[in-house]
Amino acid sequence: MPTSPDSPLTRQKVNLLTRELIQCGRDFHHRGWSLGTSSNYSVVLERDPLKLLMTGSGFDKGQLLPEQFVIVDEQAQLLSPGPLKPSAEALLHTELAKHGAGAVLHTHSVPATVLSEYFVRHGGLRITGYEMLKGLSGIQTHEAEAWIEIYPNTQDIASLAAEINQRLGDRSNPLRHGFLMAGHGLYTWGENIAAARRQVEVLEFLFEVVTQKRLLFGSF
Ligand SMILES: CSC[C@@H](O)[C@@H](O)C(=O)COP(=O)(O)O
Ligand SMILES: [Zn+2]
Repeated sequence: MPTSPDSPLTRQKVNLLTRELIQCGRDFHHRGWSLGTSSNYSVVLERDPLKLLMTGSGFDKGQLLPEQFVIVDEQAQLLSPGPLKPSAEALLHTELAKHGAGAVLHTHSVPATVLSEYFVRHGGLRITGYEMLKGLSGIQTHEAEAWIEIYPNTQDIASLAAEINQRLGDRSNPLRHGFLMAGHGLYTWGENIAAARRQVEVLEFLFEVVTQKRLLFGSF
């Protein structure tokens, strides 16, 4: 279990949050959303200064162990001792946490991969008319429209993090709900792990509905 020597964090808090993220990995693996080493998860441990508990890079998310987590600062620099590297996409987590997310979850489902590959040409995916939309934070009616932005999968995480920072700070039309990386997967977040899990479950449900609709009716 990683702990920072100068941190007032209690081992108990780290243990509890680690267990919750391990359970996310098991559940998401079971659902086919976090197969193999895909996905990464984080939760805010402290706000000031920012400290995140995060999955280390390259581990099987269906079988995470407590010693496969790291603690990073707001620049995604490692605070915990040991040889582990933070997730390759750690800067996306820190950017989202700086804008208020309490937990960030990234998944790699088949529908998210296929839809994001197709809809990246439109810059995003518009979803409306489904009751399940009300499961997303801040949505009260099925008639609401969720716009899930899609970014090319450039592998340049620092540039994407800067773009996400700009979109989250856009006062007139901020990024909401989550975003997709084309041919890659979903990033979403919530005030805590439970809230972020709900976002994953609702969005992954909606992605499946949209792909099934295409298969059955030949249209999105
Ligand atoms: C199948 S690995 C995919 C990775 O490149 C990445 O996208 C991912 O989700 C996991 O990377 P990680 O560095 O383990 O956090
Ligand atoms: Zn990924």
